[in-house]
Amino acid sequence: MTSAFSPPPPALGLAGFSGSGKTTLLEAVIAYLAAAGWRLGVLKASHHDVDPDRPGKDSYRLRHAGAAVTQLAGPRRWSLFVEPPPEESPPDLPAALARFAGYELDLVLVEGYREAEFPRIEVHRAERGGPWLFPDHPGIIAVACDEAPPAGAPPFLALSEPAAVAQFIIDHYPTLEGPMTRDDACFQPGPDLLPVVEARRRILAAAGPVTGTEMVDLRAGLGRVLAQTVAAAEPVPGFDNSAMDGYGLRAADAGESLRLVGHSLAGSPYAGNIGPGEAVRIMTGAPVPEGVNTVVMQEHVTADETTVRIDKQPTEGDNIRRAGEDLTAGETVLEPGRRLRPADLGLLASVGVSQVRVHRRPRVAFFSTGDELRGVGEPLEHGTIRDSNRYTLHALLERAGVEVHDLGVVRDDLAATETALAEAAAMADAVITTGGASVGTADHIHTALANRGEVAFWRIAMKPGKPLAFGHVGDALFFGLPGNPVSAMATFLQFAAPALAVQAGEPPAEPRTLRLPVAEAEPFTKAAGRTEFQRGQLEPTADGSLAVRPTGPQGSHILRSMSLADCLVILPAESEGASPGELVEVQPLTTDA
Ligand SMILES: Nc1nc2c(c(=O)[nH]1)N[C@H]1C(S)=C(S)[C@@H](COP(=O)(O)OP(=O)(O)OC[C@H]3O[C@@H](n4cnc5c(N)ncnc54)[C@H](O)[C@@H]3O)O[C@H]1N2
Ligand code: MOO
Repeated sequence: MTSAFSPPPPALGLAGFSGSGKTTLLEAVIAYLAAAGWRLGVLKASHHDVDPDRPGKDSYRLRHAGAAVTQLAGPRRWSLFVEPPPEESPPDLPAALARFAGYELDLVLVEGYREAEFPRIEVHRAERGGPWLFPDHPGIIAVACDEAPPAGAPPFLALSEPAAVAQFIIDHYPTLEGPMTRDDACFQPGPDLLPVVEARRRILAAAGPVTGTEMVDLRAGLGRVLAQTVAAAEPVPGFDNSAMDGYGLRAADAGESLRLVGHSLAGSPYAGNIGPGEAVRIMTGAPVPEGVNTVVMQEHVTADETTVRIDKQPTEGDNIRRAGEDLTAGETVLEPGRRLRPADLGLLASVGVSQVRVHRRPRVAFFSTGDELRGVGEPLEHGTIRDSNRYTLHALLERAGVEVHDLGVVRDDLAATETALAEAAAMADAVITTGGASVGTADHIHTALANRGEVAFWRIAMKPGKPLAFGHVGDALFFGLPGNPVSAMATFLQFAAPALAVQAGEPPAEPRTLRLPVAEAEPFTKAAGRTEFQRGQLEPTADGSLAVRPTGPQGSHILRSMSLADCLVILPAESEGASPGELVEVQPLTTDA
């Protein structure tokens, strides 16, 4: 896959004084470019004696014992620590870039190397001050700043709009291709069918976080997106403590009969020092007294009121949970952009944080369109149907953690549609409709959108969910989802949900997928053409792993098979189905913790 002989990728730098927000900008830009499918490298120059490894880790010990090159090889990630001879001078930019050769990167983003001549974006923050760099640095191709740059500056980008900076980079390297072209290389969808990844790239590039944050109590934090960095004020655990109910002693004394000198309980520590030949009764979570270097669980001990005999030789450090083993004081616990989960709330509590600053929830207004729609309690005349989308969308939005505004059903009427759109856009950060996204629909949906916003009608190379309208109505993002119930859900999950996550403050991301085999005797059938999102069900296999099978008929009007599904199975455009045992891409539908 990689070849050391391929040339190093192009480099683009960020130049600016410390405190100008380079890293924050870079972080967001990387997320946008990665979501657009770019494979990126990052080069960060440091004048410090960098060591990302931590004392106590095996790799750290082995390197410090004298290894010149240490590879840490994990299943998902690997790293190489190289200790050049002390006399070797630090690499210049070309030498540092050469190390990226062979990783098939599209671009390396560089922080540092101020003296080198290469294309850079200047980052300037008014509050930070300092001179503008572009007059003296010919390589600067744009300035990202929060004040108007002086005359003669290269193109101006808003510092607060990383999506625009990412788009500038994309436009600046027209010959680089994202994965859209790579993944779908064998499938040319035609001039008017947009691949799913490209549609999502455009949507994510248009979405940005909503403004406004609030402090919430921990209990109200579930599903909210953190707007601050939380660092541990204190180490966790705060003291060395026992992992077992048993006896604390010195490991070297284990052969003798030991004198029991006291108790250390959780919440009621033993105050004294344990000397040679002594032992202390200790419970799980209790502080380890001075002098104790091992804890033996009580099952391996013969004891009475006064003496203790150890049945099996212990090792120093056994059953002792060290102070700071979970978190050291000052360590970052959670970063901005994190959607809080149950374990996060416990983690925050463990470091004594009772309130956190989170992003305001995005407000999302939605309505269904169509004269044929009736509410669940209404009588059905011939030709009318129940408005099921109203319920699936409401639930999807609740799951997405947004503030939901249900505007009901809007009849096929131009004035009503325009009024509903204007009302929705005035109250919301995003507006979602279902129905009227396709070609044969009543014209006034198109007319209303054209009158009230900037909306493009796309045809996506996916099934279900071919027609999709996307754009802006006022300041709100607009998603016009197809009316068919499963198509509405599928397009919500592929396009609206990732954009709402960005509005909520999360970094842009592709939906998570995994690869699983197709279950015995349960093939997926499909014709070559569009990428299909088929409804699947996970099932345990004989060997204890998981396989996936279809849930039944796949028509875009058949909600029952969606209700049975716990995942979507993504079959690529060119695929003609998948046989039992074949690995397929699976997008899980629910997460519990
Ligand atoms: N000539 C063509 N016809 C259609 C095409 C096409 O490319 N050329 N695309 C088909 C595809 S694919 C889809 S998906 C649908 C999308 O249609 P619209 O988004 O315009 O939606 P409607 O026509 O209003 O409704 C479609 C279908 O869904 C039912 N529906 C609508 N709203 C709801 C709701 N709230 N709850 C439950 N069901 C709803 C509606 O009754 C229709 O049966 O277009 C195809 N046609
Ligand atoms: O793509 Mo439509 O969404 O097949 O039903």
